[in-house]
Parts: sequence; C-alpha cells; structure tokens
Amino acid sequence: MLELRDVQVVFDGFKALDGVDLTVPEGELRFLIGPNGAGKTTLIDVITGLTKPSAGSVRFGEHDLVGKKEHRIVRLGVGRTFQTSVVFEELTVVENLDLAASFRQPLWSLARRRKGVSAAVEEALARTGLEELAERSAGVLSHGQRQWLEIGMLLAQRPRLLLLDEPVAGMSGDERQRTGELLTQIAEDHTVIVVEHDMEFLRRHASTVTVLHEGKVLVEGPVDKVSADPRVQEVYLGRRKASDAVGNRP
Ligand SMILES: Nc1ncnc2c1ncn2[C@@H]1O[C@H](COP(=O)(O)OP(=O)(O)OP(=O)(O)O)[C@@H](O)[C@H]1O
Repeated sequence: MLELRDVQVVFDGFKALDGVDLTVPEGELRFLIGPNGAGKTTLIDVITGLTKPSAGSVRFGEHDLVGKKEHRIVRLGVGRTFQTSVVFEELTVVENLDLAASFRQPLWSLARRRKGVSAAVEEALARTGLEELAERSAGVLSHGQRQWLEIGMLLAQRPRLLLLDEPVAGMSGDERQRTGELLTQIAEDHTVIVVEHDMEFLRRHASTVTVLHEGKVLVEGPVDKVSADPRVQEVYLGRRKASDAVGNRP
C-alpha cells in the first residue's frame, strides 16, 4: 500500500505540492488527473525519489521512501515510465526487456544466470502480447507497440507498484482499448497509478480517480462522480461543454 501524508514540494518559494494526502491500496488501478501544472509529475517524482519533499511522509508498505535514493526505491519495487522513451531502438524487443530486467538484479545473479530468456522477460512478453515481435528491432515498432514495450520493460523489473505517465497518448482507438485491458490485467497483481487526461479512456477503464489542482487533491472518488463534480468542471472550464471538459487537455 502507498500512503502519502501532507506532502509538500516547494520550488523557489512556489508550492508545486501543497499538503497532498493520497492512499492507494494494494492492487488498485488509480487514475491521476489535473490540468497542466497541477503537480501530477511532481507527485510521481516524489514517490520515485527524484524529488525530495520539503515536508510530509511517503510510505510504501513498511518502508518510508522520503530521503531514499531512486535506485533504492526501484529495488523496493516501485517502477515508472517517463514521458520520453527509454527504448533502445537498435536492440530487439527481447533485448530491451532483458536489459530492463537486469536493472533490479544484483550483479551476482546476472553472472550466474544461464543463457536464454528469464522468466520475468517471458512473462513481460506474454502480458504485453509482444511475443511475435520478440526478435524484431524496437525501432520498427508502431507507437502503440513501443508503449507496450515500455510497460513490458517495467514489468520485467517485477515492481509491486507501477507509475505510468500518459500511457495512451498518441494511440489509436484500438490501441487505447488494448492498453486499458492491459492495465486492468496488470492491476490484478500490482498496484498501478496512471496519469491520464483522456476522459473517454477514464470512463471506460478507471474506477477511482484522484484530481489534483494547484498542488492539492481537489476531489477523489469513482470516475462518474468525479467527472460530474462541479469543482472539477470548474477547474477545466472554458473548454467546450462542461460535460466533457475534463477530457480536454488545457
Ligand atoms: N524543477 C522545477 N523547478 C521549478 N518549478 C517546477 C519544477 N518542476 C515543476 N515545477 C512547477 O511545479 C508545478 C507543477 O508541475 P508538474 O510538472 O508536477 O505538473 P503536471 O500536473 O505534471 O503538469 P503537466 O500536465 O503539464 O505535465 C508547475 O507550475 C511547474 O512549473
């Protein structure tokens, strides 16, 4: 379980996060939304150790994450994707997965490992449906397949908590649908936090949504309730109809 209490991040006097409380139980698929500059990326950065909060606590299971180095937090089972790609285009799909899997392994286990594909890599291939493309160079993948490879690379590290930043950005309708199903399936045995703006995608695949605004949690709850909340509509106001305002990036 992930638990943030009264988390504050200040950049040059500006409060990017201002007293955030967030509890995500184990096995939940939680969506995080909010207008530009709301603090979503900063929140992910705090959980992964990239940014140290000036106040507040971040607990993951029995561990206190504040002050821990990023690689230590990865070792504890927290994995993230970035908005920029981390795929090596000249390597094959399976080589990318293998490389990702090796990040969390102690060196001695790498030296001992027999040649061939590890169970973690096999699982990641199967989960993401990339088996048939395993030996293809990552450079030839479609945009959607590449996003799945990135999710696969995270899975290969065997995290307990996955943090995904806009995984369906730029995807076709079919790819979005598949990604939604993939996320739901991953949440069967992981905790997953997804930053996403697409309201249609949220309506289809989200259960619980947390809305950030100006560094604070504005509203939290079931997707239908959240999207109908006047405070949420207000935050996204000025864009088309209020009913689908949340779906439009500011
Ligand atoms: N390293 C930094 N130094 C100074 N200000 C920062 C830094 N990182 C973020 N900020 C500011 O903190 C606020 C929150 O930024 P953050 O990137 O977390 O928002 P976001 O909700 O992820 O927005 P977006 O949807 O645009 O990605 C913004 O006003 C941003 O300009």
